[in-house]
Amino acid sequence: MQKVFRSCYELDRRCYASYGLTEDILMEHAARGMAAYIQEHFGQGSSILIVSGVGNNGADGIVLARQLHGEYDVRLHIPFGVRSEMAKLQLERAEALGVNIVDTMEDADIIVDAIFGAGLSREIDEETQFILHKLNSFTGYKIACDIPTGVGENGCLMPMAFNADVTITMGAYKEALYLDESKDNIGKVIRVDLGVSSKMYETKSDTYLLEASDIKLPSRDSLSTHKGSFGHAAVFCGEKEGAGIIAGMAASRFGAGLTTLVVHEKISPPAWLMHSTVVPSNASAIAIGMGLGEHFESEFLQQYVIGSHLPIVLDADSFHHSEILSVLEQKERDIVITPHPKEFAVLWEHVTGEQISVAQVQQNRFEMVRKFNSRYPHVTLLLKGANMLIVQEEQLYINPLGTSKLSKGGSGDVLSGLVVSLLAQGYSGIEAAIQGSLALTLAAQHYSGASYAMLPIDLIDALELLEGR
Ligand SMILES: NC(=O)C1=CN([C@@H]2O[C@H](COP(=O)(O)OP(=O)(O)OC[C@H]3O[C@@H](n4cnc5c(N)ncnc54)[C@H](OP(=O)(O)O)[C@@H]3O)[C@@H](O)[C@H]2O)[C@@H](O)CC1
Ligand SMILES: Nc1ncnc2c1ncn2[C@@H]1O[C@H](COP(=O)(O)OP(=O)(O)O)[C@@H](O)[C@H]1O
Repeated sequence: MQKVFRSCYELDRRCYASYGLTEDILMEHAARGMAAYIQEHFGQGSSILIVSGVGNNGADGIVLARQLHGEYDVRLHIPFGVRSEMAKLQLERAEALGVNIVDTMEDADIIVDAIFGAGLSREIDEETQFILHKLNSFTGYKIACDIPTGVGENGCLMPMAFNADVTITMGAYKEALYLDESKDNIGKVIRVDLGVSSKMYETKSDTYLLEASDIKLPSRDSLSTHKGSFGHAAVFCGEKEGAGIIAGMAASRFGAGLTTLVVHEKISPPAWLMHSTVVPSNASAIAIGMGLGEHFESEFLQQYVIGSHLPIVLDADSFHHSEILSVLEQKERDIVITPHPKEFAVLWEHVTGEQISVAQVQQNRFEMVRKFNSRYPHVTLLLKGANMLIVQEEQLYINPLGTSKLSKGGSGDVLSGLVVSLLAQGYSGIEAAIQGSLALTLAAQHYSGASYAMLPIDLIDALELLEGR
Protein backbone atom coordinates (compact mmCIF):
# COMPACT_ATOMS: atom_id res chain seq x y z
CA MET A 1 0.00 0.00 0.00
CA GLN A 2 1.42 3.40 -0.96
CA LYS A 3 0.45 6.86 0.18
CA VAL A 4 -1.24 9.18 -2.30
CA PHE A 5 -1.21 13.00 -2.19
CA ARG A 6 -3.23 15.73 -3.87
CA SER A 7 -0.12 17.74 -4.63
CA CYS A 8 3.62 17.40 -4.02
CA TYR A 9 4.58 21.08 -3.82
CA GLU A 10 4.31 21.04 -0.01
CA LEU A 11 6.41 17.87 0.15
CA ASP A 12 9.08 19.47 -2.07
CA ARG A 13 9.15 22.54 0.19
CA ARG A 14 9.67 20.30 3.20
CA CYS A 15 12.77 18.85 1.51
CA TYR A 16 14.23 22.34 1.21
CA ALA A 17 13.25 23.59 4.65
CA SER A 18 13.87 20.44 6.72
CA TYR A 19 16.55 18.55 4.83
CA GLY A 20 18.53 21.38 3.23
CA LEU A 21 17.98 20.07 -0.29
CA THR A 22 17.56 22.39 -3.27
CA GLU A 23 15.28 22.44 -6.33
CA ASP A 24 18.38 21.57 -8.34
CA ILE A 25 18.98 18.39 -6.33
CA LEU A 26 15.34 17.29 -6.56
CA MET A 27 15.31 17.91 -10.29
CA GLU A 28 18.52 16.00 -10.84
CA HIS A 29 16.91 13.00 -9.16
CA ALA A 30 13.63 13.42 -11.06
CA ALA A 31 15.52 13.23 -14.35
CA ARG A 32 17.76 10.45 -13.03
CA GLY A 33 14.63 8.36 -12.41
CA MET A 34 13.50 8.81 -16.00
CA ALA A 35 17.01 8.15 -17.32
CA ALA A 36 17.27 4.93 -15.30
CA TYR A 37 13.98 3.74 -16.77
CA ILE A 38 15.19 4.47 -20.30
CA GLN A 39 18.57 2.84 -19.67
CA GLU A 40 16.86 -0.26 -18.33
CA HIS A 41 14.47 -0.62 -21.24
CA PHE A 42 16.26 0.79 -24.31
CA GLY A 43 19.69 0.14 -25.74
CA GLN A 44 22.38 2.81 -26.09
CA GLY A 45 22.07 4.85 -29.25
CA SER A 46 18.25 4.74 -29.29
CA SER A 47 16.72 7.99 -30.48
CA ILE A 48 14.86 10.12 -27.93
CA LEU A 49 12.67 13.13 -28.64
CA ILE A 50 12.18 15.23 -25.49
CA VAL A 51 9.65 18.06 -25.69
CA SER A 52 10.10 20.56 -22.86
CA GLY A 53 7.75 23.28 -21.65
CA VAL A 54 8.37 26.63 -19.98
CA GLY A 55 8.35 25.59 -16.32
CA ASN A 56 10.00 23.04 -14.07
CA ASN A 57 8.38 20.11 -15.83
CA GLY A 58 10.22 21.31 -18.91
CA ALA A 59 13.35 21.70 -16.77
CA ASP A 60 13.10 18.00 -15.82
CA GLY A 61 13.08 17.21 -19.54
CA ILE A 62 16.13 19.39 -20.17
CA VAL A 63 18.04 17.69 -17.34
CA LEU A 64 17.09 14.31 -18.81
CA ALA A 65 18.48 15.43 -22.17
CA ARG A 66 21.76 16.41 -20.47
CA GLN A 67 22.01 13.15 -18.57
CA LEU A 68 21.47 10.97 -21.65
CA HIS A 69 23.40 13.10 -24.17
CA GLY A 70 26.36 11.15 -25.57
CA GLU A 71 24.88 7.75 -24.70
CA TYR A 72 21.63 8.16 -26.65
CA ASP A 73 20.64 10.08 -29.78
CA VAL A 74 18.89 12.87 -27.85
CA ARG A 75 16.84 15.58 -29.58
CA LEU A 76 15.51 18.31 -27.32
CA HIS A 77 12.61 20.44 -28.57
CA ILE A 78 11.58 23.55 -26.60
CA PRO A 79 8.59 24.98 -28.50
CA PHE A 80 7.72 27.88 -26.16
CA GLY A 81 11.13 28.78 -24.75
CA VAL A 82 11.84 28.59 -21.01
CA ARG A 83 10.40 30.75 -18.22
CA SER A 84 11.21 29.30 -14.79
CA GLU A 85 14.63 30.09 -13.28
CA MET A 86 15.45 26.39 -13.04
CA ALA A 87 14.53 25.81 -16.68
CA LYS A 88 16.80 28.69 -17.72
CA LEU A 89 19.69 27.30 -15.64
CA GLN A 90 19.20 23.77 -16.97
CA LEU A 91 19.07 25.03 -20.54
CA GLU A 92 22.40 26.85 -20.09
CA ARG A 93 23.94 23.63 -18.81
CA ALA A 94 22.50 21.56 -21.65
CA GLU A 95 23.75 24.07 -24.23
CA ALA A 96 27.21 24.08 -22.68
CA LEU A 97 27.30 20.30 -23.09
CA GLY A 98 26.21 20.54 -26.73
CA VAL A 99 22.84 18.83 -26.38
CA ASN A 100 21.11 18.67 -29.77
CA ILE A 101 18.27 21.24 -29.64
CA VAL A 102 15.91 20.77 -32.58
CA ASP A 103 13.30 23.06 -34.17
CA THR A 104 11.05 20.33 -35.47
CA MET A 105 9.57 17.16 -34.01
CA GLU A 106 10.33 13.86 -35.71
CA ASP A 107 9.36 10.36 -34.56
CA ALA A 108 11.93 8.61 -32.37
CA ASP A 109 12.32 5.35 -30.46
CA ILE A 110 11.31 7.17 -27.28
CA ILE A 111 9.08 10.25 -26.96
CA VAL A 112 9.23 12.18 -23.68
CA ASP A 113 6.48 14.65 -22.77
CA ALA A 114 7.87 17.27 -20.39
CA ILE A 115 5.60 20.11 -21.54
CA PHE A 116 3.39 20.65 -18.48
CA GLY A 117 3.32 18.73 -15.24
CA ALA A 118 1.88 19.59 -11.87
CA GLY A 119 1.73 23.29 -12.80
CA LEU A 120 -0.86 22.91 -15.58
CA SER A 121 -3.42 25.34 -14.25
CA ARG A 122 -5.70 26.10 -17.20
CA GLU A 123 -6.83 24.69 -20.55
CA ILE A 124 -4.02 24.14 -23.03
CA ASP A 125 -4.01 26.32 -26.13
CA GLU A 126 -4.35 25.17 -29.74
CA GLU A 127 -0.63 25.13 -30.37
CA THR A 128 -0.03 22.77 -27.46
CA GLN A 129 -2.93 20.63 -28.64
CA PHE A 130 -1.32 20.45 -32.06
CA ILE A 131 2.00 19.38 -30.52
CA LEU A 132 0.29 16.69 -28.45
CA HIS A 133 -1.61 15.46 -31.47
CA LYS A 134 1.64 15.11 -33.35
CA LEU A 135 3.43 13.38 -30.46
CA ASN A 136 0.54 10.95 -30.05
CA SER A 137 0.73 10.09 -33.75
CA PHE A 138 4.38 9.02 -33.41
CA THR A 139 5.14 5.32 -33.02
CA GLY A 140 7.86 5.71 -30.37
CA TYR A 141 7.43 4.52 -26.79
CA LYS A 142 5.82 7.36 -24.85
CA ILE A 143 6.98 8.54 -21.46
CA ALA A 144 5.24 11.31 -19.52
CA CYS A 145 7.27 13.32 -17.04
CA ASP A 146 5.35 13.48 -13.72
CA ILE A 147 1.88 13.62 -15.32
CA PRO A 148 0.91 13.64 -19.01
CA THR A 149 0.35 17.09 -20.48
CA GLY A 150 -3.40 17.59 -20.85
CA VAL A 151 -4.30 15.74 -17.67
CA GLY A 152 -5.46 18.53 -15.37
CA GLU A 153 -4.57 19.02 -11.72
CA ASN A 154 -7.77 17.20 -10.68
CA GLY A 155 -7.10 14.38 -13.15
CA CYS A 156 -9.69 15.50 -15.73
CA LEU A 157 -8.75 15.33 -19.37
CA MET A 158 -8.38 18.47 -21.47
CA PRO A 159 -9.50 18.38 -25.13
CA MET A 160 -6.14 16.84 -26.01
CA ALA A 161 -3.73 14.96 -23.76
CA PHE A 162 -0.47 13.06 -24.18
CA ASN A 163 -1.02 9.34 -24.50
CA ALA A 164 1.69 7.86 -22.31
CA ASP A 165 2.75 4.24 -22.14
CA VAL A 166 4.31 5.02 -18.81
CA THR A 167 4.08 8.03 -16.50
CA ILE A 168 7.15 8.53 -14.36
CA THR A 169 5.92 10.53 -11.42
CA MET A 170 8.09 12.58 -9.12
CA GLY A 171 8.38 12.05 -5.38
CA ALA A 172 4.95 10.63 -4.51
CA TYR A 173 1.82 9.22 -6.13
CA LYS A 174 -0.81 11.88 -6.87
CA GLU A 175 -4.59 11.59 -6.92
CA ALA A 176 -4.75 13.15 -10.37
CA LEU A 177 -3.18 9.98 -11.78
CA TYR A 178 -6.17 7.88 -10.74
CA LEU A 179 -9.28 9.38 -12.29
CA ASP A 180 -10.96 6.79 -14.55
CA GLU A 181 -11.16 8.92 -17.67
CA SER A 182 -7.40 9.48 -17.92
CA LYS A 183 -6.35 5.87 -17.23
CA ASP A 184 -5.51 5.27 -20.90
CA ASN A 185 -3.43 8.46 -21.11
CA ILE A 186 -1.47 7.76 -17.97
CA GLY A 187 -0.55 4.17 -18.70
CA LYS A 188 1.67 2.43 -16.19
CA VAL A 189 2.73 4.60 -13.22
CA ILE A 190 6.25 4.55 -11.81
CA ARG A 191 7.33 6.74 -8.90
CA VAL A 192 10.88 8.00 -8.48
CA ASP A 193 12.52 9.28 -5.30
CA LEU A 194 13.80 12.86 -5.23
CA GLY A 195 17.01 12.59 -3.25
CA VAL A 196 15.48 11.18 -0.08
CA SER A 197 13.59 7.93 0.40
CA SER A 198 9.82 8.02 0.01
CA LYS A 199 9.53 7.49 3.77
CA MET A 200 11.37 10.75 4.39
CA TYR A 201 9.72 12.62 1.50
CA GLU A 202 6.15 11.78 2.39
CA THR A 203 4.07 13.14 5.25
CA LYS A 204 0.75 11.91 6.63
CA SER A 205 -1.95 11.00 4.16
CA ASP A 206 -5.46 9.60 4.42
CA THR A 207 -5.37 8.25 0.85
CA TYR A 208 -3.69 5.02 -0.19
CA LEU A 209 -2.92 3.16 -3.39
CA LEU A 210 -3.60 -0.57 -3.14
CA GLU A 211 -1.04 -2.99 -4.56
CA ALA A 212 -1.25 -6.67 -5.44
CA SER A 213 0.90 -7.46 -2.41
CA ASP A 214 -1.84 -6.08 -0.12
CA ILE A 215 -4.05 -9.08 -0.70
CA LYS A 216 -4.77 -11.18 2.37
CA LEU A 217 -6.67 -14.30 1.39
CA PRO A 218 -9.15 -15.99 3.71
CA SER A 219 -7.20 -18.29 5.97
CA ARG A 220 -7.70 -22.06 6.29
CA ASP A 221 -4.58 -22.56 8.38
CA SER A 222 -6.29 -24.16 11.34
CA LEU A 223 -6.92 -27.90 11.01
CA SER A 224 -9.65 -28.20 13.64
CA THR A 225 -12.28 -26.26 11.71
CA HIS A 226 -15.70 -27.12 10.32
CA LYS A 227 -18.01 -25.32 7.87
CA GLY A 228 -19.49 -23.29 10.71
CA SER A 229 -16.06 -21.78 11.35
CA PHE A 230 -16.25 -19.78 8.12
CA GLY A 231 -19.56 -18.03 8.37
CA HIS A 232 -22.80 -18.23 6.44
CA ALA A 233 -23.44 -15.83 3.56
CA ALA A 234 -27.09 -15.14 2.67
CA VAL A 235 -27.40 -13.75 -0.86
CA PHE A 236 -30.73 -12.39 -2.02
CA CYS A 237 -31.73 -13.70 -5.41
CA GLY A 238 -34.30 -11.51 -7.16
CA GLU A 239 -36.09 -11.16 -10.48
CA LYS A 240 -32.89 -11.66 -12.49
CA GLU A 241 -31.86 -14.71 -10.53
CA GLY A 242 -28.56 -15.15 -12.41
CA ALA A 243 -27.06 -12.14 -10.63
CA GLY A 244 -27.70 -13.61 -7.18
CA ILE A 245 -26.48 -17.03 -8.28
CA ILE A 246 -23.20 -15.55 -9.56
CA ALA A 247 -22.74 -13.67 -6.27
CA GLY A 248 -23.53 -16.84 -4.28
CA MET A 249 -21.04 -18.88 -6.29
CA ALA A 250 -18.34 -16.24 -5.71
CA ALA A 251 -19.15 -16.14 -1.99
CA SER A 252 -18.80 -19.89 -1.66
CA ARG A 253 -15.63 -20.06 -3.76
CA PHE A 254 -14.05 -17.30 -1.66
CA GLY A 255 -14.39 -19.30 1.51
CA ALA A 256 -17.80 -18.77 3.13
CA GLY A 257 -18.48 -21.99 5.07
CA LEU A 258 -22.10 -21.94 3.94
CA THR A 259 -23.88 -19.91 1.30
CA THR A 260 -27.64 -19.70 0.97
CA LEU A 261 -29.53 -18.00 -1.82
CA VAL A 262 -32.56 -16.26 -0.38
CA VAL A 263 -35.24 -16.75 -3.00
CA HIS A 264 -38.82 -15.81 -3.62
CA GLU A 265 -39.65 -18.85 -5.66
CA LYS A 266 -37.93 -22.10 -6.51
CA ILE A 267 -34.79 -21.75 -8.64
CA SER A 268 -32.09 -24.13 -9.84
CA PRO A 269 -28.81 -23.02 -8.33
CA PRO A 270 -25.58 -25.04 -8.54
CA ALA A 271 -25.75 -28.13 -6.35
CA TRP A 272 -23.38 -26.81 -3.69
CA LEU A 273 -25.49 -23.72 -2.95
CA MET A 274 -28.48 -23.94 -0.66
CA HIS A 275 -31.62 -21.91 -1.16
CA SER A 276 -34.32 -20.81 1.20
CA THR A 277 -37.31 -18.47 1.28
CA VAL A 278 -36.04 -16.90 4.51
CA VAL A 279 -32.66 -15.70 5.73
CA PRO A 280 -31.20 -18.65 7.67
CA SER A 281 -31.09 -18.06 11.42
CA ASN A 282 -27.32 -18.70 11.55
CA ALA A 283 -26.49 -16.37 8.64
CA SER A 284 -23.52 -14.12 9.42
CA ALA A 285 -23.80 -11.62 6.53
CA ILE A 286 -26.29 -10.58 3.85
CA ALA A 287 -25.94 -9.28 0.28
CA ILE A 288 -28.89 -7.72 -1.50
CA GLY A 289 -29.60 -5.82 -4.69
CA MET A 290 -28.05 -7.87 -7.52
CA GLY A 291 -30.89 -8.48 -10.01
CA LEU A 292 -33.32 -7.82 -7.17
CA GLY A 293 -36.18 -6.07 -9.01
CA GLU A 294 -39.41 -5.87 -7.05
CA HIS A 295 -39.39 -9.45 -5.82
CA PHE A 296 -39.54 -9.04 -2.06
CA GLU A 297 -42.34 -7.39 -0.15
CA SER A 298 -41.86 -4.62 2.35
CA GLU A 299 -42.72 -6.77 5.35
CA PHE A 300 -40.13 -9.38 4.32
CA LEU A 301 -37.45 -6.72 3.82
CA GLN A 302 -38.28 -5.14 7.18
CA GLN A 303 -37.86 -8.47 8.94
CA TYR A 304 -34.78 -9.85 7.19
CA VAL A 305 -32.85 -6.83 5.91
CA ILE A 306 -33.71 -3.59 7.69
CA GLY A 307 -34.50 -5.17 11.04
CA SER A 308 -31.44 -7.44 10.89
CA HIS A 309 -28.21 -6.64 12.70
CA LEU A 310 -26.06 -8.62 10.24
CA PRO A 311 -23.24 -7.07 8.20
CA ILE A 312 -24.64 -6.24 4.80
CA VAL A 313 -23.64 -5.53 1.19
CA LEU A 314 -25.96 -3.25 -0.80
CA ASP A 315 -25.56 -3.36 -4.56
CA ALA A 316 -27.40 -2.61 -7.82
CA ASP A 317 -31.19 -2.34 -7.38
CA SER A 318 -30.77 -1.47 -3.67
CA PHE A 319 -29.87 2.04 -4.78
CA HIS A 320 -33.33 2.50 -6.27
CA HIS A 321 -35.04 1.23 -3.14
CA SER A 322 -35.59 3.86 -0.46
CA GLU A 323 -36.67 1.29 2.11
CA ILE A 324 -33.45 -0.70 1.72
CA LEU A 325 -31.42 2.51 1.72
CA SER A 326 -32.71 3.29 5.22
CA VAL A 327 -30.01 0.78 6.30
CA LEU A 328 -27.45 3.55 5.70
CA GLU A 329 -28.62 5.25 8.89
CA GLN A 330 -27.73 2.19 11.02
CA LYS A 331 -24.47 3.06 12.75
CA GLU A 332 -23.96 -0.18 14.68
CA ARG A 333 -23.75 -2.37 11.62
CA ASP A 334 -21.03 -3.15 9.06
CA ILE A 335 -22.44 -1.79 5.80
CA VAL A 336 -20.66 -2.01 2.44
CA ILE A 337 -22.23 -0.36 -0.60
CA THR A 338 -20.92 -1.04 -4.12
CA PRO A 339 -22.50 1.36 -6.65
CA HIS A 340 -21.21 1.92 -10.16
CA PRO A 341 -21.17 5.61 -11.18
CA LYS A 342 -24.78 5.63 -12.44
CA GLU A 343 -26.00 3.96 -9.27
CA PHE A 344 -23.96 6.44 -7.25
CA ALA A 345 -25.80 9.31 -8.96
CA VAL A 346 -29.12 7.71 -7.97
CA LEU A 347 -27.87 7.15 -4.42
CA TRP A 348 -26.62 10.73 -4.21
CA GLU A 349 -29.99 12.10 -5.20
CA HIS A 350 -31.62 9.87 -2.62
CA VAL A 351 -29.40 11.05 0.24
CA THR A 352 -29.08 14.75 -0.71
CA GLY A 353 -31.98 15.52 -3.08
CA GLU A 354 -29.33 16.85 -5.48
CA GLN A 355 -29.34 15.58 -9.08
CA ILE A 356 -25.96 14.86 -10.61
CA SER A 357 -25.03 13.32 -13.92
CA VAL A 358 -22.82 10.29 -14.37
CA ALA A 359 -20.26 12.62 -16.03
CA GLN A 360 -20.23 14.80 -12.91
CA VAL A 361 -19.64 11.73 -10.76
CA GLN A 362 -16.82 10.58 -13.00
CA GLN A 363 -15.09 13.95 -13.20
CA ASN A 364 -15.24 14.39 -9.44
CA ARG A 365 -14.89 10.83 -8.19
CA PHE A 366 -12.58 11.69 -5.30
CA GLU A 367 -14.64 14.67 -4.23
CA MET A 368 -17.92 12.75 -4.46
CA VAL A 369 -16.79 9.77 -2.39
CA ARG A 370 -15.37 12.15 0.23
CA LYS A 371 -18.61 14.11 0.34
CA PHE A 372 -20.55 10.88 0.79
CA ASN A 373 -18.15 9.81 3.50
CA SER A 374 -18.64 13.04 5.43
CA ARG A 375 -22.38 12.22 5.59
CA TYR A 376 -22.01 8.49 6.24
CA PRO A 377 -18.54 7.96 7.70
CA HIS A 378 -19.48 4.55 9.16
CA VAL A 379 -20.58 3.16 5.77
CA THR A 380 -17.93 1.61 3.53
CA LEU A 381 -18.46 3.00 0.04
CA LEU A 382 -16.85 1.19 -2.89
CA LEU A 383 -17.34 3.27 -6.04
CA LYS A 384 -16.79 0.95 -8.99
CA GLY A 385 -14.90 1.94 -12.09
CA ALA A 386 -11.61 1.53 -13.91
CA ASN A 387 -9.97 2.60 -10.64
CA MET A 388 -12.17 1.55 -7.73
CA LEU A 389 -12.37 3.99 -4.81
CA ILE A 390 -13.10 2.67 -1.33
CA VAL A 391 -13.76 5.00 1.58
CA GLN A 392 -14.72 4.73 5.22
CA GLU A 393 -14.02 6.98 8.22
CA GLU A 394 -12.04 9.45 6.06
CA GLN A 395 -9.61 6.77 4.85
CA LEU A 396 -9.63 6.43 1.09
CA TYR A 397 -8.16 3.51 -0.86
CA ILE A 398 -7.62 3.37 -4.63
CA ASN A 399 -7.57 0.04 -6.43
CA PRO A 400 -6.01 0.66 -9.87
CA LEU A 401 -5.44 -3.04 -10.63
CA GLY A 402 -8.63 -3.65 -12.63
CA THR A 403 -8.65 -4.30 -16.35
CA SER A 404 -11.18 -3.81 -19.14
CA LYS A 405 -11.73 -7.60 -19.10
CA LEU A 406 -14.05 -6.77 -16.21
CA SER A 407 -16.29 -4.54 -18.34
CA LYS A 408 -19.05 -7.11 -18.65
CA GLY A 409 -22.35 -7.76 -16.87
CA GLY A 410 -21.78 -10.05 -13.92
CA SER A 411 -18.36 -8.77 -12.79
CA GLY A 412 -20.03 -6.59 -10.16
CA ASP A 413 -22.12 -9.55 -8.98
CA VAL A 414 -18.90 -11.48 -8.41
CA LEU A 415 -17.59 -8.52 -6.39
CA SER A 416 -20.69 -8.45 -4.17
CA GLY A 417 -20.24 -12.18 -3.59
CA LEU A 418 -16.60 -11.73 -2.60
CA VAL A 419 -17.41 -8.94 -0.17
CA VAL A 420 -20.31 -10.75 1.50
CA SER A 421 -18.16 -13.86 1.79
CA LEU A 422 -15.52 -11.93 3.71
CA LEU A 423 -18.12 -10.18 5.88
CA ALA A 424 -19.59 -13.61 6.67
CA GLN A 425 -16.10 -14.81 7.64
CA GLY A 426 -15.71 -11.96 10.10
CA TYR A 427 -13.84 -9.27 8.15
CA SER A 428 -14.79 -5.66 8.94
CA GLY A 429 -16.62 -3.67 6.25
CA ILE A 430 -13.54 -1.78 5.11
CA GLU A 431 -11.33 -4.89 5.04
CA ALA A 432 -13.99 -6.87 3.16
CA ALA A 433 -14.30 -4.11 0.55
CA ILE A 434 -10.53 -3.75 0.12
CA GLN A 435 -9.85 -7.46 -0.06
CA GLY A 436 -12.90 -8.21 -2.20
CA SER A 437 -11.91 -5.58 -4.74
CA LEU A 438 -8.29 -6.80 -4.78
CA ALA A 439 -9.43 -10.39 -5.29
CA LEU A 440 -11.72 -9.36 -8.17
CA THR A 441 -9.02 -7.41 -9.99
CA LEU A 442 -6.27 -9.96 -9.42
CA ALA A 443 -8.56 -12.79 -10.53
CA ALA A 444 -9.21 -10.83 -13.73
CA GLN A 445 -5.46 -10.44 -14.24
CA HIS A 446 -5.06 -14.23 -13.89
CA TYR A 447 -7.58 -14.91 -16.64
CA SER A 448 -5.46 -15.79 -19.66
CA GLY A 449 -8.11 -16.00 -22.40
CA ALA A 450 -8.88 -13.25 -24.89
CA SER A 451 -9.60 -9.95 -23.18
CA TYR A 452 -13.17 -9.82 -24.50
CA ALA A 453 -14.05 -13.38 -23.54
CA MET A 454 -13.97 -13.48 -19.75
CA LEU A 455 -17.17 -14.63 -18.03
CA PRO A 456 -18.11 -14.30 -14.35
CA ILE A 457 -17.45 -18.02 -13.95
CA ASP A 458 -13.88 -17.50 -15.23
CA LEU A 459 -13.36 -14.91 -12.51
CA ILE A 460 -14.77 -17.27 -9.92
CA ASP A 461 -12.51 -20.07 -11.18
CA ALA A 462 -9.49 -17.76 -11.13
CA LEU A 463 -10.01 -17.18 -7.40
CA GLU A 464 -8.33 -20.51 -6.76
CA LEU A 465 -5.15 -19.19 -8.42
CA LEU A 466 -4.69 -16.18 -6.15
CA GLU A 467 -1.62 -16.16 -4.01
CA GLY A 468 -1.23 -14.02 -0.95
CA ARG A 469 -0.73 -13.89 2.74
N1 LIG B 1 10.58 21.53 -6.56
C1 LIG B 1 10.13 21.50 -7.76
O1 LIG B 1 9.61 22.49 -8.25
C2 LIG B 1 10.24 20.26 -8.52
C3 LIG B 1 9.51 20.16 -9.69
N2 LIG B 1 9.55 19.08 -10.46
C4 LIG B 1 8.90 19.13 -11.76
O2 LIG B 1 8.31 20.38 -11.96
C5 LIG B 1 6.95 20.23 -12.35
C6 LIG B 1 6.16 21.38 -11.84
O3 LIG B 1 6.78 22.51 -12.36
P1 LIG B 1 6.03 23.91 -12.41
O4 LIG B 1 5.43 24.18 -11.09
O5 LIG B 1 7.00 24.89 -12.92
O6 LIG B 1 4.87 23.61 -13.41
P2 LIG B 1 4.85 23.16 -14.96
O7 LIG B 1 4.03 21.92 -15.03
O8 LIG B 1 6.21 23.09 -15.52
O9 LIG B 1 4.05 24.33 -15.66
C7 LIG B 1 4.07 25.62 -15.12
C8 LIG B 1 4.21 26.65 -16.20
O10 LIG B 1 3.24 26.44 -17.16
C9 LIG B 1 2.39 27.58 -17.30
N3 LIG B 1 1.06 27.10 -17.60
C10 LIG B 1 0.23 26.41 -16.80
N4 LIG B 1 -0.86 26.01 -17.48
C11 LIG B 1 -0.70 26.49 -18.75
C12 LIG B 1 -1.46 26.39 -19.93
N5 LIG B 1 -2.63 25.74 -19.97
N6 LIG B 1 -1.00 26.98 -21.04
C13 LIG B 1 0.17 27.64 -21.05
N7 LIG B 1 0.96 27.74 -19.94
C14 LIG B 1 0.53 27.17 -18.81
C15 LIG B 1 2.53 28.36 -16.05
O11 LIG B 1 2.33 29.67 -16.39
P3 LIG B 1 1.52 30.69 -15.47
O12 LIG B 1 0.30 29.95 -14.99
O13 LIG B 1 2.47 31.02 -14.39
O14 LIG B 1 1.20 31.76 -16.41
C16 LIG B 1 3.97 28.03 -15.67
O15 LIG B 1 4.85 28.88 -16.33
C17 LIG B 1 6.54 18.92 -11.79
O16 LIG B 1 5.45 18.40 -12.52
C18 LIG B 1 7.81 18.11 -11.94
O17 LIG B 1 7.91 17.62 -13.27
C19 LIG B 1 10.45 17.98 -10.13
O18 LIG B 1 11.62 18.23 -10.81
C20 LIG B 1 10.73 17.86 -8.68
C21 LIG B 1 11.11 19.16 -8.06
N1 LIG C 1 -12.28 -0.97 -17.62
C1 LIG C 1 -12.31 -1.48 -16.37
N2 LIG C 1 -11.19 -1.47 -15.64
C2 LIG C 1 -11.20 -1.95 -14.38
N3 LIG C 1 -12.29 -2.46 -13.76
C3 LIG C 1 -13.44 -2.48 -14.44
C4 LIG C 1 -13.52 -1.99 -15.76
N4 LIG C 1 -14.81 -2.13 -16.17
C5 LIG C 1 -15.50 -2.68 -15.16
N5 LIG C 1 -14.69 -2.88 -14.10
C6 LIG C 1 -15.07 -3.44 -12.79
O1 LIG C 1 -16.02 -4.49 -13.00
C7 LIG C 1 -17.12 -4.38 -12.10
C8 LIG C 1 -18.40 -4.14 -12.89
O2 LIG C 1 -19.48 -3.96 -12.02
P1 LIG C 1 -20.97 -3.68 -12.54
O3 LIG C 1 -20.94 -2.71 -13.66
O4 LIG C 1 -21.78 -3.33 -11.34
O5 LIG C 1 -21.37 -5.10 -13.12
P2 LIG C 1 -22.70 -5.99 -12.93
O6 LIG C 1 -23.26 -6.15 -14.31
O7 LIG C 1 -22.22 -7.28 -12.38
O8 LIG C 1 -23.61 -5.28 -12.01
C9 LIG C 1 -16.77 -3.27 -11.14
O9 LIG C 1 -16.13 -3.77 -10.00
C10 LIG C 1 -15.80 -2.40 -11.94
O10 LIG C 1 -14.92 -1.70 -11.10
